Amino acid sequence: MAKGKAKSGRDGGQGVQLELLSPASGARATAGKASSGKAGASKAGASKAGAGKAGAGKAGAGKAGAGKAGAGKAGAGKAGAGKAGAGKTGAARAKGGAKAPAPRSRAKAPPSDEIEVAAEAETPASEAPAKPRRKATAEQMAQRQREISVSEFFAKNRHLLGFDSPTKALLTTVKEAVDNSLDACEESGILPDLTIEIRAVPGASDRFVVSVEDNGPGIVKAQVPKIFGKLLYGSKFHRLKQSRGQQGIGISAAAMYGQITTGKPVQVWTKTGKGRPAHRLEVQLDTRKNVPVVLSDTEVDLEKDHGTTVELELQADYGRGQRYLLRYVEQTVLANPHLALTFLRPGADPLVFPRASTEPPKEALEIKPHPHGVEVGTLMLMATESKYRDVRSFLQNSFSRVSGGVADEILGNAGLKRTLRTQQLADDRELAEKLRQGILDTRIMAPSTNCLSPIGDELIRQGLISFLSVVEEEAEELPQLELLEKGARRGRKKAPVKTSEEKQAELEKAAADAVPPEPGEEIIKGKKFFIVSSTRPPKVYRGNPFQVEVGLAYGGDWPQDKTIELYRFANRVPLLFQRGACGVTDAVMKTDWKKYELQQPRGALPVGPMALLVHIASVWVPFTSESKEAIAHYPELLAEIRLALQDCGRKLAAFIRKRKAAAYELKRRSIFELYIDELARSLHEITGADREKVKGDLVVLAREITGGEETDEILDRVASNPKKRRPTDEELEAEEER
Ligand SMILES: Nc1ncnc2c1ncn2[C@@H]1O[C@H](COP(=O)(O)OP(=O)(O)OP(=O)(O)O)[C@@H](O)[C@H]1O
Repeated sequence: MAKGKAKSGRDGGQGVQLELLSPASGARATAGKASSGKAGASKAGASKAGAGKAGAGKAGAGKAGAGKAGAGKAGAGKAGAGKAGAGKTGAARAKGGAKAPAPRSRAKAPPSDEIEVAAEAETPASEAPAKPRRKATAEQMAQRQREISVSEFFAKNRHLLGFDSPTKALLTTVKEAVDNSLDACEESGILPDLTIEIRAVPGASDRFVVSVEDNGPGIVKAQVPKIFGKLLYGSKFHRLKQSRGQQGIGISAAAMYGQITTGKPVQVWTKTGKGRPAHRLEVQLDTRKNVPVVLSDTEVDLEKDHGTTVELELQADYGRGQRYLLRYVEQTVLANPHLALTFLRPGADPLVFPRASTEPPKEALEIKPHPHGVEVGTLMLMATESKYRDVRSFLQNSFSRVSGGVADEILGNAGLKRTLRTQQLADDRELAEKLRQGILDTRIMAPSTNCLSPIGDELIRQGLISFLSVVEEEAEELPQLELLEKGARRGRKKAPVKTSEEKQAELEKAAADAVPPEPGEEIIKGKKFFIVSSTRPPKVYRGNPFQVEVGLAYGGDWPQDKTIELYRFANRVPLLFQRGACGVTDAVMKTDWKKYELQQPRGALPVGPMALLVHIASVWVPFTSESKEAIAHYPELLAEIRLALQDCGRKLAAFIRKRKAAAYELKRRSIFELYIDELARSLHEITGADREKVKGDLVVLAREITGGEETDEILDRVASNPKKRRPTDEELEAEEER
């Protein structure tokens, strides 16, 4: 869709943008003003310029006015030569502290954020303060108190939304747009066909254009400005249904980040059906008010019947961010086998992931809240908003799994009358408390699970196989995507000194490699992986249904001494950051993997050649922050994850033990066989017994005491698979000595 689109009006957008920037970005805007000469004019002028910039930080503003060293930094850094005068003056004042105007004289100036900071700057360090400093009065403070718009807040706290570095910003932007496209396609029953494109901006190494094109239902034109130019606006927040997005802040936050860092508006192409007009809009966000501003709206020709393309320019670090992007793309494909994806990257061949399954995911339906999850305040609010006059009908119609009989039981357990009015409940906290207790004392069926769409055992297995194929193809080491762990990873590359346990493990692997695949094993790119998965029945936390799935791949050529790879997913979205803060990681660490034949340092992830996939599907995933990178430590969730892990762990342990036992018996028989000739000869010499008979008897004995038929079976399979021959004794010995 992006092809052949008209691209105009960018300059206009930039002009308007300077007016629209939030205080945080105001630094850039006012810096421009300051360099046009305002700042150098006078102290007041300098202060003003500083204050204008200050949205980014009170300190920056105050310091600029007070002339502390920091002011020079803030002012000169942003404003350039024009501002240097102001900075210098300030600096001179700061040095000659005693000569500086007294705080009182400054107090005559209109109240500003500078009062406290200025007083501090002007008290010479050598003098003990004579009197307590003058503090701001309630009235002065009142003048400064004002509403903060949600966009102002998030412009300053962009890290809360996943925009804390240019590397992460790139990934977050792609992720938000892709999540939306997948959600929209799923909701309208379309098999998604997506193109992600990252383009370098000529002449600016730190700027990139991100474009995500989908074949979804499109967006009604009137909705485009609010979706892309207003934070906290969306279709998913108020409903209970599994979806990737849930907060209504993702794509508008990405657009805001792009606007703040480049001054460019987000561009959206959209078409809602065959024969309908397509539109291209340029949208900006007025961060002071959290309202959208449409810069242009043009009707355009689009070949396809329906879909949306979102394109925005942002400050980003593609060099560092590309491997995260790659990992995100691979894992998204893993968790969404119904997705066809093309990834166009700067300076590299396009990556094309065809659809692995034409089966769309099971449709997740919207449900009502479950009574067991409702809290008193919410109960009262729901009662206030209810159109049902009596509490019995209110319960039946506002909650899931409440029949007439269950409603009666709840009221009975609460000691309330069947005729109780909903309005009474809304007004009386005590009644609400009683009702809530009645709810908790009543056994109510678990919520319906048709609001969930798990990946499913078979698709997890399929997904892991195709994912491992991609991973095995990559020559590079597979790093766990955690920025903070970079150092640790580098360390891992150093040649480790092998312990005797590791040597034993290698020996077992060598023996096991000689054997054709066991049930549950898959050969991927010539390497054997044991793959197993487990799906837990749906459960509920705070009234929200959720379901946990775990998939595990063990083996291959992965090192024995490396921490396992942990892949976390929430509603089919890979979580790439904040692994340490995530409840999933905690659950994995608190599982006793030693029971399942893996090594595990105390309080850490297990060690071994294993990749672990944990997926949580829920109508409301409890993320630790708006950036949706880590899952909160809800005990119900953690318990379910552990149960799924234990289930997979048991299957893994059975596999490893069987493999170990077979390897051990093979080795024993081989050693025994090595001495049979010698033994038969000696026995013949000592007792005169027939040498060949003794040899035959010893072979039978060796067979009996080394696993009998089971070991024979393995040997037979080896014989029928000449490529995978059993290691010779010499090889085993040599291996052991190594
Ligand atoms: N490509 C798209 N096709 C159709 N609708 C879309 C598309 N992108 C966004 N939307 C609509 O815009 C809304 C806002 O999207 P946004 O990413 O801001 O929030 P969200 O997906 O609801 O939640 P979150 O903040 O958790 O990502 C969505 O709820 C959806 O209704």
